[in-house]
Amino acid sequence: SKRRPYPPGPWPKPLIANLLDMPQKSAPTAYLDMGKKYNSDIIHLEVMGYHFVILNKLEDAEELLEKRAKIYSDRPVMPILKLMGWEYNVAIMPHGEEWRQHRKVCQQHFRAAESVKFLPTQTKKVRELLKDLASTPEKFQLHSKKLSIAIPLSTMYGYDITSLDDPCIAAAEESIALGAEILQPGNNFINMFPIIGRLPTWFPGTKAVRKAAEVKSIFHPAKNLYVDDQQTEGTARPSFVTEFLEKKWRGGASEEEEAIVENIAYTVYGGTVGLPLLKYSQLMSHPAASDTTISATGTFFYLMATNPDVQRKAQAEIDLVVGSRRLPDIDDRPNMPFLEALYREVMRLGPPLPLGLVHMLTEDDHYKGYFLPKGKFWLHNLLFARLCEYMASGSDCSLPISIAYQSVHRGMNHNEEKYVEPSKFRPERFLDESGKLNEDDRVLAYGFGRRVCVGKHIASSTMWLIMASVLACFNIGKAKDAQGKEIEVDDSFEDDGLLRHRRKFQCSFTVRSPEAYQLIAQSTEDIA
Ligand code: HEM
Repeated sequence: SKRRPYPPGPWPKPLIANLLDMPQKSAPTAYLDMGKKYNSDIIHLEVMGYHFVILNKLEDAEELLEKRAKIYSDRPVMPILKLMGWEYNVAIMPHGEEWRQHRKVCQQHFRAAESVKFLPTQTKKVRELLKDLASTPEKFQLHSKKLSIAIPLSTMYGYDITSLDDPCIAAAEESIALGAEILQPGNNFINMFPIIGRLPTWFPGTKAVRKAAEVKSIFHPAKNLYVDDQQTEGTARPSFVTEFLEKKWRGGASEEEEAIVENIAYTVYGGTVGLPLLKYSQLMSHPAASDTTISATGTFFYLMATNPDVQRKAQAEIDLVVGSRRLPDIDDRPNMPFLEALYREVMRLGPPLPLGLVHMLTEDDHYKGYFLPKGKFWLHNLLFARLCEYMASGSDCSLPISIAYQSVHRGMNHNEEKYVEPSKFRPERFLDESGKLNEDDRVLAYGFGRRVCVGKHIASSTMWLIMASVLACFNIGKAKDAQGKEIEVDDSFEDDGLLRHRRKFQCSFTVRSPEAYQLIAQSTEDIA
């Protein structure tokens, strides 16, 4: 009690504390409403000794997650992940030396100046998307999924997929499905009793250990992915892994370095950064790879189909800068302020991870007169597991983690003092009166501080290329039914507590002109 007060929040009930106050769905909005109710931008909830600190305001996230990043950059640890071989994921590594080494290599390759080496591959894959959209426009969601998996596989391993039936995708999906099953609360007790992980696998009660080993064995073939073979045959395309292997053969590299490169490549390909942290049941419905890109592309398509005026304005800018004889490329980006504003607005309205990923505190802290407890995440108690099962029996189960959490979507991106009518889609809010971009250039969807998305430059150029290329070639509109009547676009979201994406919806993609047809047909020829 000496340490209190915690930030305000719902009054804890005996034994279960705030268990029933945890939002079951639309968490970002629910947390913002809680903020209004308790008249505070910082909210605190507690379940069985696990504390949640919700940050609804940018200023607080900047102070805590950035200025005090030294103690706010940890992630929760779950022993089961190690047995499954999922500890490779940079996004869930604890804030320590191992993470630092991985992050350093990520930054060397993914920072703005370096990540340009991936642009030819990104451009080629986006142009393949154009071909797919022209041939089967009604399958636009599948095409977007294929693109979002193809880019990381190609940039990381130099491996090209031709369809979603590719064995690599199947292997990753299988491991995620099996992993998600093990991670369901109640399906393993290793997080509560880590000693189980050390028992022989014939020992009763070690089923999850056996399954975890199965997951691990699926991962490895996928991890080393064809690169060695291709390299030997001299057919490998330039990529993050092949570049490293060449360096290794020329000058040698330590086993640690090799492991780091392997882990990073697989994190990027696995894409679902931090996937096991919050919610497990929905993972099976996601592809293994870049869910974030799939989510952002879905938001973009939806907003274009429902806002034809904005679409025409962006197309007018593209036509003016690029003309009709070539497709846009990344060098056009600085010359298109409206399209840049459109990108910022898409990411503001539809951040794929609206709550970001959890940041854990490594030391107790005080802020604005509140006590913020350091993190612990150890499912050590049977009663707690039962409560999780109880929560899972509803539609949702979020595992309580002692955290500092950011609520990007509602709280920060919908700040009414900063954004007039924040729920409206208005790219112009990022432009000044003369049509130039204003200074509001921070895309909060990429997170905060030391753990900010390390792939944000690649993600940003991929999104820009998708938006510019698709709008250059297609009009996106409402789909029509058999009677020629427009079908309303479903505007609902699926929000699994971690990732937010559009529910399946219908829209039409019509090639804009005969010139556009020709450009699409030739589009991949001029890229190596
Ligand atoms: C639209 C696409 C993307 C979005 C919205 C996104 C968003 C995020 C967010 C919110 C985080 C957590 C930040 C935090 O903890 O504060 C994150 C972490 C991360 N992202 Fe992304 N991401 C995207 C694409 C990518 C891509 C393409 C890559 C790789 C090239 C990537 C690699 C990573 C990694 C490795 C981390 C973990 C960083 C760490 O914990 O140190 N992301 N991302």
